[in-house]
Amino acid sequence: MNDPKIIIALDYAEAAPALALADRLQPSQCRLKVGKELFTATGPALLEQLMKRGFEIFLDLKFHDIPNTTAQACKAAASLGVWMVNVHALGGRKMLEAAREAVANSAHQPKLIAVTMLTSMAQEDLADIGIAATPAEMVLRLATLARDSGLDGVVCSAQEAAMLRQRCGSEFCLVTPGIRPAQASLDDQSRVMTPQAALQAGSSYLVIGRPITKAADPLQALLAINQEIVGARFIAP
Ligand SMILES: O=c1ccn([C@@H]2O[C@H](COP(=O)(O)O)[C@@H](O)[C@H]2O)c(=O)[nH]1
Repeated sequence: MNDPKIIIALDYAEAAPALALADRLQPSQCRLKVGKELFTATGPALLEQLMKRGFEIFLDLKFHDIPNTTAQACKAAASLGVWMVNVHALGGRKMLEAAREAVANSAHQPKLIAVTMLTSMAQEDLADIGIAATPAEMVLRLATLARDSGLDGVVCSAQEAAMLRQRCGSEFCLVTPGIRPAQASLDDQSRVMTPQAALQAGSSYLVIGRPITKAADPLQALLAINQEIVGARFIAP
């Protein structure tokens, strides 16, 4: 089965532009990510419309709450029929295990992954919140916790992918936002990598938003990135 590597972040304020873009795309070219902005504006109805077009959906709501609340939210998300859902690893072991159990007990079982450290954050942002670890140490600690709690993988930056591929194994799913083609604007991202380098570092899936959605021709931008990554494979360091 075709396993497209790019997940386009549909960060729009309403359904119309998201559906207009989806109508120009094929499910064989990419998966789609619906996050807080679009889901809050449109709700599950939009997910249905995207899935009806054949797309697999990453519902990126990054749940982070007490274990019972997070588990119930994951159960509700799983019932929507999406491909992937996520929580914040900072919620801790009990929360991660509760989320894992909720998804495992659902009729439809999406992949469940945990956000480690947001790709917009750098070393100084950790210092601001009283964390002395480096980004790599922080990400490794949270990814190990997520793996030990039975999750399918993590959200991390591609800069940590090679380390996590070695430490967490070949089956652990590494979903990496902060992807920027060479010369593209970084916007608010800090820990970035190019599409090809990210796959070579061990990323499983590349989350890409503005470099595609804000391009003059989003379809051409997607096709160019898909062309760039043809044949790109993990190269062990
Ligand atoms: O650590 C994270 C977790 C999630 N994201 C999300 O990915 C996209 C990235 O969009 P770009 O426009 O390519 O920057 C966005 O929806 C974020 O919410 C992330 O960037 N980093």
